Amino acid sequence: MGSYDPSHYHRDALSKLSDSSLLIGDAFIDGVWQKTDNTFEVIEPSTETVLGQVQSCDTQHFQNAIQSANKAQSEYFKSTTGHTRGAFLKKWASLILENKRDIATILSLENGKLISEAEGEVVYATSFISWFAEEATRCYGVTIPSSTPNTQVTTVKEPVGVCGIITPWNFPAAMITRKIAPAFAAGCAVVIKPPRETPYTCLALTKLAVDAGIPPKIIQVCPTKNREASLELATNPLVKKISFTGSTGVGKMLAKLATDTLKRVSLELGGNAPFIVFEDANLDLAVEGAMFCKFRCSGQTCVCANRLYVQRSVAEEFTQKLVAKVSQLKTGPSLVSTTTQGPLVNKAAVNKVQEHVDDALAKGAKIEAGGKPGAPGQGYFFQPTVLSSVTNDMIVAKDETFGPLAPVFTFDTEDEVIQLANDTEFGLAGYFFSRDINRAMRVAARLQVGMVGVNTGKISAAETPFGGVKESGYGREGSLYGMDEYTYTKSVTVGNLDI
Ligand SMILES: NC(=O)c1ccc[n+]([C@@H]2O[C@H](COP(=O)([O-])OP(=O)(O)OC[C@H]3O[C@@H](n4cnc5c(N)ncnc54)[C@H](O)[C@@H]3O)[C@@H](O)[C@H]2O)c1
Ligand SMILES: O=CCCC(=O)O
Repeated sequence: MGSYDPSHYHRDALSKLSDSSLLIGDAFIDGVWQKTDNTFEVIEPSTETVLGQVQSCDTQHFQNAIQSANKAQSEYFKSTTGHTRGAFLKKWASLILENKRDIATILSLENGKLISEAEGEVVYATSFISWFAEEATRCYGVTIPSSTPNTQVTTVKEPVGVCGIITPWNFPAAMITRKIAPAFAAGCAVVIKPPRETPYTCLALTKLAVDAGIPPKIIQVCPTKNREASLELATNPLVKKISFTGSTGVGKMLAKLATDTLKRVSLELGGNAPFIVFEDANLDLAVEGAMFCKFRCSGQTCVCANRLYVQRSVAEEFTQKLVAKVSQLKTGPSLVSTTTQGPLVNKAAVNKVQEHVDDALAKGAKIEAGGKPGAPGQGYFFQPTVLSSVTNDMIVAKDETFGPLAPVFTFDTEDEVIQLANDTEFGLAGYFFSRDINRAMRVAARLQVGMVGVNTGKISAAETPFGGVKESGYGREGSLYGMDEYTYTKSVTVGNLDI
């Protein structure tokens, strides 16, 4: 893990950008790239070295951005049609794809995900823009048969207004486009607080949005190291909606703050996904699913399998097959083409995996693969790890690890595993593998989650509603429902029509 000179590595990577103007560290407020009085460092997880300095906004910057967005929003909605807004989005999508390699390089450097995965994320992020470009033209109202004679009732969808957007570092592009594409399509303006760890991707996407013709004051970006300042998005009365993706604790805090001005709120929060392998499953398919949904982004996705439950009769065979695949993963810097598992985002993330492994070992678990962090100072690495003999008293049964740790639990009956799977305050995603159609329908119905994967670990797509139940939040992103989060329905009753 990590035998390279970080300064060369950065220089080489950044010199490979075809368009270096995409690497921007300024705030974007009132249609202007701006310096502030403060900066913060962005650290590259593969090397633990400073990638660059980004401007840090204070409360006044957030207020300026919100006021500017508020002034621009109603004009934007009045002067454009759904078709025009869709055309802006299509142009933006095509510019992002033209610059795919550059955006992916920036994303990979600041987040640590493999360059191949980063390219995949850029395509995934763009799919939301293309999807909502089409949805912009189909933001239908309805006609309602009235109970009063000579009366017509219709509905129209109107934009909610200025939206505050706060997103996490694990998908620096897709978590932002999944929110702002439907907002733009609906006719809203946005003020974005990008993640402190990965602001560069958001700033590059913003430049391309403006290049695509999206009115500059409709997108405002306030990077910051000052969390207090970003809370302006949850309290300022001009902000009508807050959309947050991140941890459950921060989501609850934002929802409480937003209550005072009765903002609309969408929350995409933490997960603790069960991944169940029944004895009638195709085990190779199950291993493939586990590899994808456990080790993608080094285990740092909200829909990652967190607890692997395998029926006792196939547990040993499944574990051996999984270990064989995990042992082939090659940990290393994210831009090196032979790497198949990148670093975690920071030291705290490595420590959390270590804590979960230590706790499990102390309570009787066995290491089947990995189990160790990388050398200090040489990148935030942790070996992809498989644990067996895992039991419910261990931290891994309750907490989201958010790292490359696959704990294998065993179970005997369907009822038992459903009870275990649902025994968590979270309810984002759940997966299971079985060849029995009756079981598939039954288990999908009984899992208390917002998204179910049956015989697949891949459940995310622009057309599929994304969101959780229980303390994983509320609201749905992507799909035919995604624009509902950024519109309200106005009814228009026309009476005394004399028809
Ligand atoms: N459900 C989903 O769609 C989804 C997607 C990605 C990540 N997540 C969840 O996000 C978590 C990991 O991301 P994270 O560590 O970036 O989460 P986080 O909650 O720490 O941070 C998310 C965002 O909130 C900001 N933030 C953090 N603390 C804040 C505070 N006190 N005041 C104001 N802003 C604050 C961060 O800077 C970041 O922009 C995991 O729990 C993961 O499951 C959920
Ligand atoms: O981390 C959460 C989002 C990942 C996804 O959209 O699949």
